[in-house]
Amino acid sequence: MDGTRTPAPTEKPVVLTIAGSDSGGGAGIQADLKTIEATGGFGTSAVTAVTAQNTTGVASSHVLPVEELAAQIEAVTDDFDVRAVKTGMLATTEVVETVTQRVADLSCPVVVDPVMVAATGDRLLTEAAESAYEDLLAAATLATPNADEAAVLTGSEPEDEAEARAAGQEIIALGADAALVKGGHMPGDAVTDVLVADSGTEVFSHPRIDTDATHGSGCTLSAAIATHLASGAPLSTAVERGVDFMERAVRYHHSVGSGPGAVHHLVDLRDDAVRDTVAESVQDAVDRLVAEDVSPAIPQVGMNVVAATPYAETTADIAAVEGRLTRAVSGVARGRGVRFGASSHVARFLLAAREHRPDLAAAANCRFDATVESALERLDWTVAEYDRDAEPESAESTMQWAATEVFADGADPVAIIDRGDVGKEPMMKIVATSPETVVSQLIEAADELRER
Ligand SMILES: Cc1ncc(COP(=O)(O)OP(=O)(O)O)c(N)n1
Ligand SMILES: Cc1nc(C(=O)O)sc1CCOP(=O)(O)O
Repeated sequence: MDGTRTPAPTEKPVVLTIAGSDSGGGAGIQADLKTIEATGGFGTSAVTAVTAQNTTGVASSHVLPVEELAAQIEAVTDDFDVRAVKTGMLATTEVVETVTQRVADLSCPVVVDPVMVAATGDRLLTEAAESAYEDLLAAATLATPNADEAAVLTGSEPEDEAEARAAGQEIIALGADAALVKGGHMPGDAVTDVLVADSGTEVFSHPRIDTDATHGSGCTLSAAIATHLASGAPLSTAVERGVDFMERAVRYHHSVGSGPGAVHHLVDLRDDAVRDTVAESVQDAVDRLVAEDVSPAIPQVGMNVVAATPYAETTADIAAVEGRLTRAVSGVARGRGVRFGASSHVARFLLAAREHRPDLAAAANCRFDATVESALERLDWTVAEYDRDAEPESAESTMQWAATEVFADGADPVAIIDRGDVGKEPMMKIVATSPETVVSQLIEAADELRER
């Protein structure tokens, strides 16, 4: 090898965003480009307006001459094989008309996010330009209005799912192929987005996330849908993936600025980027547990030690020991390697604990009996306990219910005791903010048990 190599060319579907610039980075062109890249596209842009904006509001806005906008669209469409377009802040009648003319010539999907007013209440579209949207809608593969925007387009504000369906039908009657009427501005514990198309209606529902940090969520959703359409996904799949992406971006928002924060467009990329490091941290933990011989702390069923990615949501995001650590004649047998998804019990316990203590990143299960209980007293650890008899029939899983029992009231235990049941070995679980801490505690417990 001479140290050089020929890089393999990568081909990503090109997506064009026609939108305004948000100096605050959470919405507009900035949100779109981050989202397009994060969802698998190559992002290009045509800037309609430059806003001086942050998390508290829009201080001023400068609309570019439409000739400059047209020149940007042409520069992109002349050179690139644009597979999808999305529109965002269009600011004035002239801009809406210019965009309408240009997208009418394109044969790719067009997602129209009819941006009118920012969440801070600042106008991003002149009132006079609202009626110009009718012609643009006629070129839209999908329009993505929120309830307020649907009210402007249809004349009445949808307040529930049935009214959202009716609003979607009206938007289709105006010429759009489909409408996704978003439920974020409608009341309720769940957010329900309604996709209306000629082929039928579909509902996408997810629990409302308790945060004001939704700045940029509309831009993010429409850019994600456009990118999935550019990749060839059918409309319903593109919407489903877009909604999932946006939900995670809101759930793990950035606390930036003095106003409500902004959505986290790169959450999945960041999570993926650290998977190897998380797996290695579990491997290091296994090496230490074997070297220090924690066999006195290993239960009959074996011990798992697990670590979560920063935005873990399922057991597939938790690295763990395949086959668990077990007791062997010579000490600790190290299982069959580290794999994401290799733990069920400890992983589910950690995931549920993180709903209350998001800083917890690692856990392990440990032997529990009278000897361990007296060792705990000497160790002076903060210990919690759950009682399996108190588990309601309606609980989905013991691990999830148990972690909620322990952590919901703000407790901060090192170890959690489960005294077991008929056919169920008593167990202790150790949780901490890192696998290193879990390992240190397991070693401490094993040493204490060995001394007796
Ligand atoms: C330049 C710019 N474009 C669009 C918006 C609106 O963003 P959106 O995600 O629709 O909603 P809010 O961020 O306003 O809640 C914007 N603010 N700036
Ligand atoms: C079988 C079992 N039950 C546990 C409990 O805490 O109730 S811990 C445990 C062993 C670890 O399981 P996994 O590899 O699925 O994480």
